[in-house]
Amino acid sequence: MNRASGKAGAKTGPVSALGAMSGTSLDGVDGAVITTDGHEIYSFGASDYRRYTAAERATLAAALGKWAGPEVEAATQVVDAAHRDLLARFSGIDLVGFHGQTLAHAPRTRGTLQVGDGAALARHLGVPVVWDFRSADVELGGEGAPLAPFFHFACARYIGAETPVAFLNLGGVGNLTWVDPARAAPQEDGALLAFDTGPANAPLNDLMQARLGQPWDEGGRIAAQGRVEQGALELFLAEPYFARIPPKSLDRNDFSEMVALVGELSDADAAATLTAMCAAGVAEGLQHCPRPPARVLVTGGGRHNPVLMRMLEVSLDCPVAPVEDVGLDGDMLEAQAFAYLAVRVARGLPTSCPGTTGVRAAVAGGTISRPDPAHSLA
Ligand SMILES: Nc1ncnc2c1ncn2[C@@H]1O[C@H](COP(=O)(O)OP(=O)(O)OP(=O)(O)O)[C@@H](O)[C@H]1O
Ligand SMILES: CC(=O)N[C@H]1[C@@H]2OC[C@@H](O2)[C@@H](O)[C@@H]1O[C@H](C)C(=O)O
Repeated sequence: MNRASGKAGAKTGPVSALGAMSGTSLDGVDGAVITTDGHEIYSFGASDYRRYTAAERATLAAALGKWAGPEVEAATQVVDAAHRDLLARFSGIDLVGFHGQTLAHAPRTRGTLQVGDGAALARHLGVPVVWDFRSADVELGGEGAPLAPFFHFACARYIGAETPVAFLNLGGVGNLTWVDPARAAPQEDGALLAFDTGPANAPLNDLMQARLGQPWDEGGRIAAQGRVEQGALELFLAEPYFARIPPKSLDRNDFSEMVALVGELSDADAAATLTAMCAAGVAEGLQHCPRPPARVLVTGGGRHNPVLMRMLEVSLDCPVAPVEDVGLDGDMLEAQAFAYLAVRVARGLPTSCPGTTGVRAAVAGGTISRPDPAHSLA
């Protein structure tokens, strides 16, 4: 692997960065452009999406939880090909932030694995690529996740928030960032608290796939017809994860046994119960925040599920709204986050801190690969 590592660039002005994220839902790759100097968001640019085919999704799913071997190699090829395909559609880009696909995440024991070859992508695109965002954080004792919080801090400033707000991402896994926008910088003590809230859509998607052969509960239509099984919900909430003080993070399949817990229920009751588990995990998580946020701004695919949104409204003590209410794009926020983080890495700015991942000290994660040694950084 040819990793030409770069030093922090001397440049300070805004650049055009393209971020790419392949999330735990395994549905596809999001790509989005932002203009930023690594501190402020100047503007949001083009975005696009490359769906995984059913065969590609199966290859990725077969590699989940694995750290090496033929399944991981096959998954890497799928991820690389999808990114080459998607990212070649963009032009005028100074820098790429390439998250890759998480296959396994056990930060306290084995580390964290995001596959995809950033060095090859840099050569292919002719643009510097920042990748392997999570390893440095884990090496310094952090969870390696979530990493979007530093971007959420910039978003809170961008939307003009003056009091604490929370960003809630509902993908395969849920993660929440509590932001105090009055602090001078994201790494300042008390500016951020972040953690994974619990499973979001992953168990529900697995249930839908296994029982009905569909990838998710479109519009929450199945769950809307069901009743929440309180016993299963209580067993779920008894999981020690919820009492653990954040920061804390999860692997996609850490709560996959929840599908078995609702195994005896009808499709509708099982879907309603798994949806309620997602909302209940968020409600538990909010108890850990320093003070209630003015509102919870929801991003990620879960905000398209009205049953889940309604359950959140009922179980949280503060207003809940999709990020579109403040002019952000909830389908692209994670891709934008890795564009933003790439610029921070290129400029030697931290991307995580004790409040976001539990890392011992603020750290700039990420490897920088240039298309050729002479290529200058953004
Ligand atoms: N119209 C919809 N109705 C119900 N659920 C939906 C809808 N659209 C998306 N979802 C849910 O959102 C999921 C995709 O969310 P998203 O793209 O945010 O996940 P991800 O980025 O892959 O995951 P993560 O943030 O955990 O890495 C789908 O798998 C599905 O469960
Ligand atoms: C290890 C890993 O890939 N974690 C993802 C996953 O998906 C959601 C949640 O779990 C979050 O911790 C993280 O992604 C987002 C983008 C993050 O790092 O902020």
